[in-house]
Amino acid sequence: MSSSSSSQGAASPLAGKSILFVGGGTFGVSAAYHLAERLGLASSKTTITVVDRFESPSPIAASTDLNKIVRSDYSEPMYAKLGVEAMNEWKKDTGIFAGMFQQTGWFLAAQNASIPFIEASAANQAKLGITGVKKVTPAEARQISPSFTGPMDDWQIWWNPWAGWTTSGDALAAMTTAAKKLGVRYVSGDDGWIKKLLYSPDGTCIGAEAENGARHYADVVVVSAGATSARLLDFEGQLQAKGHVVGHIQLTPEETKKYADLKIVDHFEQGILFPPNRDGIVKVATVNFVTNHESQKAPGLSLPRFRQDNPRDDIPRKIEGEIRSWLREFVPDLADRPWAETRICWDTDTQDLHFLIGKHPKHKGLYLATGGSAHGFKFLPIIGKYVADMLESKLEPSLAHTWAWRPGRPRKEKQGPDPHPYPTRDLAEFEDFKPMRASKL
Ligand SMILES: Cc1cc2nc3c(=O)[nH]c(=O)nc-3n(C[C@H](O)[C@H](O)[C@H](O)COP(=O)(O)OP(=O)(O)OC[C@H]3O[C@@H](n4cnc5c(N)ncnc54)[C@H](O)[C@@H]3O)c2cc1C
Repeated sequence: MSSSSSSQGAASPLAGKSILFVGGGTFGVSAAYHLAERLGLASSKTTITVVDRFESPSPIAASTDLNKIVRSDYSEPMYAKLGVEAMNEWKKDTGIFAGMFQQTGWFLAAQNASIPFIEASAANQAKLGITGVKKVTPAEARQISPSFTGPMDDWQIWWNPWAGWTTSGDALAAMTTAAKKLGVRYVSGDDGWIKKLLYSPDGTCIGAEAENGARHYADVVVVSAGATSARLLDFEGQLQAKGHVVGHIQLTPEETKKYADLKIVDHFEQGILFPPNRDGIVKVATVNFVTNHESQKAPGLSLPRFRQDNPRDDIPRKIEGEIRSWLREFVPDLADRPWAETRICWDTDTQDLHFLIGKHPKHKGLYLATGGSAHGFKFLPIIGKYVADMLESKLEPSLAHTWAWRPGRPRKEKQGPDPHPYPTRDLAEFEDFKPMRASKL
């Protein structure tokens, strides 16, 4: 697996074209940056514009967060290899992401259905020559992270010292700044908040129109609007927005020192916990995702529901209770702490959890770079090279096939087990998530 990184200049089929990314999250910004670097905008007379509802890092982006896990543990060799490629970028001492990666190591845990995914992932790490990944008992986990004082009954635990986390919102903003320096235009606010794509009478996509009527015409239009992508285009059931309930706990300076030994804990059936960041904030998220079908845009379609549009929204108390009861299993002293902030963070899943990076089968000029499927962020430094390859029609055939437009293609046996096998619940089940309690935006 490889991407082309050489500068194509005038040789590229994109030379002299106008390229528009609708959405400046992981996929849009990474692609804009790598394309600009590859083509050399001034010399190739190419223009690249990113339009986004918000300035980067957008508060509605899945990418915008305190932190995200960066790892290469995957049951599928393809993502494991891409994970290694991305980690090599995150770990560099110089460049856009210097200093953002914290190699704390992470615990992978499960009690039931996710164990096969973790076992297959650990086996792939060994094949890639990554050493130190091992299964540990709760007592051994406590030696690595003495802050674990809960029982962790029935937990099956693996330890990977190679993985870590990165300051994801900062990283997205830094890559956006780097893209702008290469000549990429970034349009945000009302002019960048896209309500529809524009087509010529023959069905060719020719641009996008903002909520305020501003029009952005382009030869190449890439939908990279994350969870919102399916508002702009009929994806024929390929994308479903899924919400991850997130809470932040603010520690005191003394507690920050006390919990400094915490590692990332990713319990594939319950939740994720991050060590305190430099401001003493511990992030916790559930992995039992929610959907939002109430939009009725299309039967069965889940679209995101952002607090920016529904300022009184809260998080469902039932899910909050589940998070707290999970914390009680390993860090009980944190289980009843008030939230400093809460959020439902929206990403969009494909059925097979592969990304959707390809051209639209019917509309000429229209391309897709979306479908992060709850694991896209770690690839921020590199995924744009693959999007650029796709746009230049030179993406490696196996990747092109895997990431292509593919309505109805389910997750296949050979992909290995689903990391998060439990069914989603719809927000409509949780009457109490609106109106809001006193949680900060
Ligand atoms: C809580 C949570 C935790 C996660 N943890 C991890 C992790 O630890 N590791 C990992 O690798 N991945 C993780 N992911 C997944 C990862 O964040 C996503 O897969 C990835 O960021 C998706 O990138 P994107 O570019 O598709 O979407 P986004 O990052 O959501 O970006 C979409 C962009 O489109 C813009 N936009 C939306 N609508 C419009 C519109 N109408 N007009 C203009 N602009 C618009 C938004 O403002 C935003 O900037 C997590 C996701 C969530 C929600």
